[in-house]
Amino acid sequence: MSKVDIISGFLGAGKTTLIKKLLKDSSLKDEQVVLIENEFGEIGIDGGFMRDAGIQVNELSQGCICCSLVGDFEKALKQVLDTYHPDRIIIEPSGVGKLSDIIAAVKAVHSDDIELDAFYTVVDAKKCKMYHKNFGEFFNNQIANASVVVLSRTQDVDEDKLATDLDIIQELNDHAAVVTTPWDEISGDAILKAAENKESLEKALMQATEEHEVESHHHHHHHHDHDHEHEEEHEHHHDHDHEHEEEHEHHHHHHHDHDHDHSGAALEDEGSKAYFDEEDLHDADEVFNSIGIETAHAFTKEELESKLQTLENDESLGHILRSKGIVKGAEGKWYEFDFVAGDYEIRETSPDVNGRLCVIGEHIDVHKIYDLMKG
Ligand SMILES: Nc1nc2c(ncn2[C@@H]2O[C@H](COP(=O)(O)OP(=O)(O)OP(=O)(O)O)[C@@H](O)[C@H]2O)c(=O)[nH]1
Repeated sequence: MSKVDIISGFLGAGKTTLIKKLLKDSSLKDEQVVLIENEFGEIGIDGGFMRDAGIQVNELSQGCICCSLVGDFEKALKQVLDTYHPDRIIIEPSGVGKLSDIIAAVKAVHSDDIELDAFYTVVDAKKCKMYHKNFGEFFNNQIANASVVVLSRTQDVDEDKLATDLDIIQELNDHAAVVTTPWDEISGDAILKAAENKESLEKALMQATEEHEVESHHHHHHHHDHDHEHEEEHEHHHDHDHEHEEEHEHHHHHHHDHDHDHSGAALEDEGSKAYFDEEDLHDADEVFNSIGIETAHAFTKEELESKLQTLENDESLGHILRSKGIVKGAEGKWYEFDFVAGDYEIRETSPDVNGRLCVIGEHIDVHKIYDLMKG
């Protein structure tokens, strides 16, 4: 019997960081764990990091496990069960997957070999209010269907902001346990314990089933109306006003039915290559799109920093929500970087087989982003 946990959360919320913490710093370190990962970007970035930690990683890309990849997902889950008989399977959906649909996809596998254990949703304490306003249903669905909500970066917010976050969470979900302690201050076991509440799991299961049924009826049209306001949340780099006020009604939906071959369009230059989904770009109603870039360029740290600042400040590139990658640095170094809606971090790392990165956002200009990021 394998336990199955789902660890969801919006783009850059801290899903991978939480999984790493649990694998290192809780009883999970003594279990055989397999990770099934579904990244929204075209190029898998996290898989490599996780494999370094000795974990079996099964990456599903080029689609979304809550719709076009449902069949692949079922196959992947069965294959993982047959091949490894692991103690635990952790599913990390893409940041824009709907948790209720992922839960339904796991339930649809109908295997006696699995036991649903917990549905985590990681919520960035700094961005909770802004994402709740801007991305309505994508964000809310993850919270509403969780059996446990784990707030990340709570060390970076004051009490008032934390209280506002808790109000938002509790209004969407009154049964989930909520973890608010900064992760450096608690053990992974304390987080597992908070997730152990079977009653909240049952309520979450019921909720997800209801939502999924309603959703299926509407055939995956994820519309939501809201005014699109961006709070200024970042402490550094700039003070340009990033407010997107929109007079007209804003209809969004994540293009969730991509059954086509996702290899999409490609751009190519000497030493670099880009992948993106051409169809996404033609759909004006699209919310999120992404580009994956492979590049052999050696970046200096300053150069990388300046490019990440441009990603944030140059509005003609679109609204960038997430970027991450691993690239060659000057002088034989390698850098790994993370960009989450304006906050970025660059770390030195060990060499990899190639330099690659992805950029995800709303209505992004992939050609301009390619020119900027390829080096
Ligand atoms: N200080 C701090 N940093 C965090 C915390 N959670 C996440 N981060 C940082 O935020 C960045 C993104 O974290 P990830 O764990 O990669 O987020 P993710 O949800 O897996 O991202 P995607 O899968 O790309 O959507 C990384 O730089 C992390 O180090 C936290 O609680 N505290």
